[in-house]
Amino acid sequence: MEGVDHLAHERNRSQFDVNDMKIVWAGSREAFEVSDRMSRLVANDPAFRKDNRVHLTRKELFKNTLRKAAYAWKKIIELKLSEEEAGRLRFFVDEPAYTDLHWGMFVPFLKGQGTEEQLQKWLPLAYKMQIIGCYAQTELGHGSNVQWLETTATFDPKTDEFWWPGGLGKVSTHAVVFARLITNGRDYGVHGFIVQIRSLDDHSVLPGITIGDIGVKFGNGAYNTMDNGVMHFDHIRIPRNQLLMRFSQVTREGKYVQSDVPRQLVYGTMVYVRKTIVIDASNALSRAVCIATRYSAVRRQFGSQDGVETQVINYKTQQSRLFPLLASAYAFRFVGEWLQWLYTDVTQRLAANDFSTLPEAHACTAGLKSITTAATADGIEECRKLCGGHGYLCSSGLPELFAVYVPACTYEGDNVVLLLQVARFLVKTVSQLVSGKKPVGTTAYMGRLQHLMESTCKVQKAEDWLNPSIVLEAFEVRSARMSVECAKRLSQFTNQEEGFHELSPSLVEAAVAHCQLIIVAKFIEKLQGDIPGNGVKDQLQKLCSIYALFTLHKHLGDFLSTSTITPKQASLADDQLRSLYAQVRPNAVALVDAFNYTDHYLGSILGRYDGNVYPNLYDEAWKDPMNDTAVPDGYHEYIKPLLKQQLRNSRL
Ligand SMILES: CCCCC/C=C/C(=O)SCCNC(=O)CCNC(=O)[C@H](O)C(C)(C)COP(=O)(O)OP(=O)(O)OC[C@H]1O[C@@H](n2cnc3c(N)ncnc32)[C@H](O)[C@@H]1OP(=O)(O)O
Ligand SMILES: Cc1cc2nc3c(=O)[nH]c(=O)nc-3n(C[C@H](O)[C@H](O)[C@H](O)COP(=O)(O)OP(=O)(O)OC[C@H]3O[C@@H](n4cnc5c(N)ncnc54)[C@H](O)[C@@H]3O)c2cc1C
Repeated sequence: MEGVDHLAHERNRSQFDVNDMKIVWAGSREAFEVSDRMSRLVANDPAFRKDNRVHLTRKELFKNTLRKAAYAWKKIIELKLSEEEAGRLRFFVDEPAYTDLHWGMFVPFLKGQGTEEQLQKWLPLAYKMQIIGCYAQTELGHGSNVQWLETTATFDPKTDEFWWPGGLGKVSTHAVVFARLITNGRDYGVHGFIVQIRSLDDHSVLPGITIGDIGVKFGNGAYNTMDNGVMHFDHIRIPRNQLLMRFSQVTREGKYVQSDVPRQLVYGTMVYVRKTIVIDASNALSRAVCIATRYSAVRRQFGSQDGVETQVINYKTQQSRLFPLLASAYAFRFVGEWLQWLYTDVTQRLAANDFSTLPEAHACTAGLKSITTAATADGIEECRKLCGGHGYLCSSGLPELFAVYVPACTYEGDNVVLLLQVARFLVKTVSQLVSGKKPVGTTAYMGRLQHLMESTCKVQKAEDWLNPSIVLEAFEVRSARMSVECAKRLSQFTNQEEGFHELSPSLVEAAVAHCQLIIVAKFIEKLQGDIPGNGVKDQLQKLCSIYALFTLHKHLGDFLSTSTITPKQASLADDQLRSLYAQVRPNAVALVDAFNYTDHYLGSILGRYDGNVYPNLYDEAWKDPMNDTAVPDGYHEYIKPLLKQQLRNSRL
């Protein structure tokens, strides 16, 4: 029945103030207020309708996205929205579009790499969307290996094919282009250039440039709203001052001048985007978990007591699959908040030419991007399975959420390639201990290596696993011992690069262990701070323990093979985990209500706030164009003759 809250009984059971938790999830009361207002603005405007996407052809889909993006821009201007409000509005429109790359990569690259003079020229055009930009780095033959990009930009003292860039295919008028800078016959490696690729008069592609869309991508709707493009340059010419020259210059005479900064600063935008992808992981995972949790509370199957079947959310297997994902969503939220702080700090330091935390920022953004996107992609798929058959319907919102999310494991750096970067960072940290260099930041625990190598886990009863210090030390010991073991095995190779490649699978596992430690540590740190709200901190402590103990359970091989814990202590961790699931159970629906997602944003019949699933599933089915007629197209050509023939055969 419409208007009835079929989940009221669940909401009445919760043991904390959900409105207070909404503030914690949003990060502040102000952030909550902006998000709440923007999500409702989008949800209540039919122009942002998205329930028809799966029925559109690729061209209709793309044009619909252009329409929405233009309408959103008009609303932003009309309502004089702030940068924060505009960002949240675009987030709740929930459609990959060229604007993601314009605002998410093109503008940040200009801001990070341009000189003051270049910013004064290009930023006003970009902010007013008088030009639309994309980020053209990946080529057909090279994406991960940036140093081997083949596009060249040769300085002509007298007077340069890209693949994938989002927004490039049909929309962008300009591109940040990565090319090898060659001047005076010498190759100075990859640099960033701004290149106009289309006319601002009639949008025609400029001479010497070939541009197109790379074709249909994974899944219906999903990322096909985005015009990922292909572009070929054939000896085009751009002015020297379109080399972005904040960190290196080419003089009028063609002389290359590199300021005294690490060459990796040209990768700064990738670090920035990887940081944002971690918060995006918590957004995407929380959305899937919200759908699966509400539906698990609605769905009843087997186990009937006095004629009423059991809610599937009460099955221990359902809880052991769902609640770790709920805990992960919160865990990724808080590590994402910390990563934002780290990024801001490193940016401030760079402004003062302090490059000391650049390696830490690279390792943390690379590693956390890698493990949060992998866990989120797997988690969205698990949420689909948690919803049984109905999870496979597009009206569940889960197939499209999965299809639009999974490329996050690849874009902005393939996850394995990025974990190898973390591994290099860890091996370097361990090797520097010998020379007395004190590890700082997220590797500070390595400074207590002697203790960590000799330490024994203090757990004697299940409740001991609720002690944050015991949990933290277990994760530190596991990570330190895995890194040290890798460093030891590596030292047996005369050729370190060969050893690194040979041992890379184990090095990747050590990198994962280090990054999971960071997530656990930042969740614990969050809870040591002031957490306002009735019952809120208690719930978050439970979720922190669930994240940690589920991660320990999932990587038990590491913890046992490094003798970090004993099998008995592993068994006690499982006992504690089950107890935590039982404690979270009455709060599960309220914990996902705290994400404050509108039904419009969730785009899911199964995840409706009112839990009124079945009537709406049924109604949704009839909306499918397949049901426009009772007799399907093709009956007269292919079914009727078949039936007639069979009938004749049966009378012979
Ligand atoms: C809103 C979301 C939209 C998403 C749309 C998608 C957009 C895209 O996908 S854009 C294209 C993204 N492409 C990538 O992410 C490429 C991934 N590859 C790389 O980042 C690099 O090629 C690399 C890091 C894998 C290797 O870089 P390379 O220059 O070859 O460096 P080395 O491995 O030799 O390391 C040298 C040295 O530099 C340090 N370092 C590497 N990257 C960074 C960085 N970003 N910041 C700071 N430092 C960096 C590295 O740690 C080494 O340090 P030392 O060991 O101390 O020498
Ligand atoms: C949806 C989407 C949007 C994108 N948008 C953009 C964009 O806007 N701009 C842009 O420039 N690019 C964009 N990209 C491209 C993206 O950045 C690259 O695809 C990504 O960086 C991975 O690089 P690759 O494709 O070369 O993968 P590869 O590196 O070729 O990966 C293939 C396999 O090789 C493995 N591998 C590679 N190197 C190593 C190594 N050294 N050791 C061990 N294993 C290795 C990888 O782990 C992977 O399993 C986008 C991609 C997608 C899917």
